[in-house]
Amino acid sequence: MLKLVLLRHGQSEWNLENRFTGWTDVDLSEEGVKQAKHAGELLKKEGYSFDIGFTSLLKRSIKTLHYVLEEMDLLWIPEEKSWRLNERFYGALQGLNKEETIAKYGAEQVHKWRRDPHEHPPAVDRKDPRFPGNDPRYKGLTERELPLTENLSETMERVLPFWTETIMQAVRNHKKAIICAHGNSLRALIQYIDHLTDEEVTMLDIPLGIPWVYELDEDFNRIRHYYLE
Ligand SMILES: O=C(O)[C@H](O)COP(=O)(O)O
Repeated sequence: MLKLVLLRHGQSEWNLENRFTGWTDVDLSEEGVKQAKHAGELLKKEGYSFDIGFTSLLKRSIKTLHYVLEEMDLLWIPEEKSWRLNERFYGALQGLNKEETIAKYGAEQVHKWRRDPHEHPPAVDRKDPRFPGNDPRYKGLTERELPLTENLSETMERVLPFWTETIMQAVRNHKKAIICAHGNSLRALIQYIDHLTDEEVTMLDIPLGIPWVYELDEDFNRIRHYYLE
């Protein structure tokens, strides 16, 4: 049996302010730091250990992983960061307050932007400071990979190569892995692993900072999954 721990980062400053975040690199809130440390304590208490950590290029996930590993005295293990695990790029919604956006565009439209796997949020243009093309951390990305907006199925498309080529390989080689990422990059991954329909993934919400254990067979089919709380 293969085992994998998925973890959405702890509460960020913009989760706290209820703002669309996407690729904006906001820090953890005080509560987020507590959640991350607690996740680490829990994993340690339950006897977990890791050989490798995977995370995004965004500090709320990187720091969550580090707080977890620090609690477990595992800060020394290798970690691999990839833009492919970043949060969904929320386009021109990034920075807006979610309640105010509902007041302006209506709950139905905002729900579609947030949860319909095929709906694109309004795009940014290349001159917008939110466009990631001028950020040095994304300098290796092709023009096509640099998003102006992204729906969940596009998020899945860019998460999957990292899953199949990197994470699955590590797990197959019996590396105990933790993936610390984001609400929507993890939803995309779960839709793929669990063969969820679009309707099912619409209902899936992943809580902040709570380790989610996946037990898989050798062909990466889910045997069972559960949260550690
Ligand atoms: O990017 C964001 O705003 C959040 O991390 C995820 O938001 P959502 O639950 O609205 O998709």
